[in-house]
Amino acid sequence: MAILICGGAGYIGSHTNKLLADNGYETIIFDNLIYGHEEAVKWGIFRKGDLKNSDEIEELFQDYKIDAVLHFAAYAYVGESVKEPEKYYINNVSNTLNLLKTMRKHGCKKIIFSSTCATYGKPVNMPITENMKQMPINPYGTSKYMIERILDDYHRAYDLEYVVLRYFNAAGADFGGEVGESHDPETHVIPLLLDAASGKKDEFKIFGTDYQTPDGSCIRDYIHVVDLARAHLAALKYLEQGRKSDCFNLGNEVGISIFELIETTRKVTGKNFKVIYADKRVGDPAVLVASSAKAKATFNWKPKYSDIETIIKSAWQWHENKAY
Ligand SMILES: NC(=O)c1ccc[n+]([C@@H]2O[C@H](COP(=O)([O-])OP(=O)(O)OC[C@H]3O[C@@H](n4cnc5c(N)ncnc54)[C@H](O)[C@@H]3O)[C@@H](O)[C@H]2O)c1
Ligand SMILES: O=c1ccn([C@@H]2O[C@H](COP(=O)(O)OP(=O)(O)O[C@H]3O[C@H](CO)[C@@H](O)[C@H](O)[C@H]3O)[C@@H](O)[C@H]2O)c(=O)[nH]1
Repeated sequence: MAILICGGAGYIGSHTNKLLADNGYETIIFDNLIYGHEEAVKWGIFRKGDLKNSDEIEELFQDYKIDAVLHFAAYAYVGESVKEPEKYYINNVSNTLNLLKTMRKHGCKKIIFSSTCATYGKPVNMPITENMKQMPINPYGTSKYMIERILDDYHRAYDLEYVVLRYFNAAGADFGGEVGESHDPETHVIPLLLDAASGKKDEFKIFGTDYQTPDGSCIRDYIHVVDLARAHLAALKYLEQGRKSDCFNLGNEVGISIFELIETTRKVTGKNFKVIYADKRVGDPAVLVASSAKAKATFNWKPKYSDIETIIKSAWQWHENKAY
């Protein structure tokens, strides 16, 4: 029995692949490498392919007995999704349907889906709990919300069992330095801060300094990628035990502002760098902080690497020695 990891050559998928392999799972990584890296597939079997091609998914299910699917493959740039919604609905929704259709055909009934706090939109109350209304404010968030709905319909009609994991901001890197974050283009705040600290970039731009927050910058909940991987392992065991299909937030339950990130980055790296006050980025809510109480109670999981200094330190180690 094997676990299929769609998008397993990407950032969060590669860390999860490592943990699953360490725990004795046979993994098959399916990725078109549009944003992933073949060098990141250090465990399991790699099959290059695209979810847009149903025949490639079909071959995969014919070649291997797949017990469960971890589905990370998607486009995930919020700003781009506003400009090119079609691209997002095709890849994130339509191509996911190709996967679900083939799973159904082959009787594969377990899936863990990478969703996001972006499905909540701009919630008024913090921390965000799973029962709050989901009102995404950009096509990326909507595409993920649509798959959440589709999974629930498949569950009711076809007995598909799912765990939806709504991540907050993934950050950090493998402590062994084997995998890490490497996106092109890079839009995520911590790698961009590290680019400024290392001199790869001349400056770091803060998107918005007049938010309704104590220091005026955006507040986010940064969760270590290894803690996300640990939650996937727990969710897989949960599905293997035949437990109820459900949705879970994954965050640290702590809000960190951009100014706090800048200060911690300077401390961890020992480097000073230029900071520019730039305009707000369209579609950025002021504050997003998780309640992960449900995941903690259900999975017997809690973040191990919650300290922001530890998170940035691991990202910095990767940044300075990265292999891809
Ligand atoms: N990074 C975050 O902070 C964050 C937060 C919330 C949710 N998510 C979600 O988690 C998932 C993983 O995020 P990530 O940061 O690791 O992204 P990533 O881009 O590093 O990984 C996604 C992988 O999917 C692959 N892929 C995309 N479309 C594909 C297709 N049609 N066929 C085959 N492979 C395809 C890419 O090549 C890439 O390797 C995404 O679904 C994202 O929406 C990420
Ligand atoms: O150069 C930069 C880049 C970002 N930010 C700010 O940093 C915060 C985090 O931004 P970023 O790292 O781009 O993450 P998000 O836009 O929050 O998106 C990530 O986190 C979401 C969950 O919050 C996921 O859904 C997305 O897939 C993932 O890319 C935001 O307030 C940005 O305004 C800056 O100030 N300057």
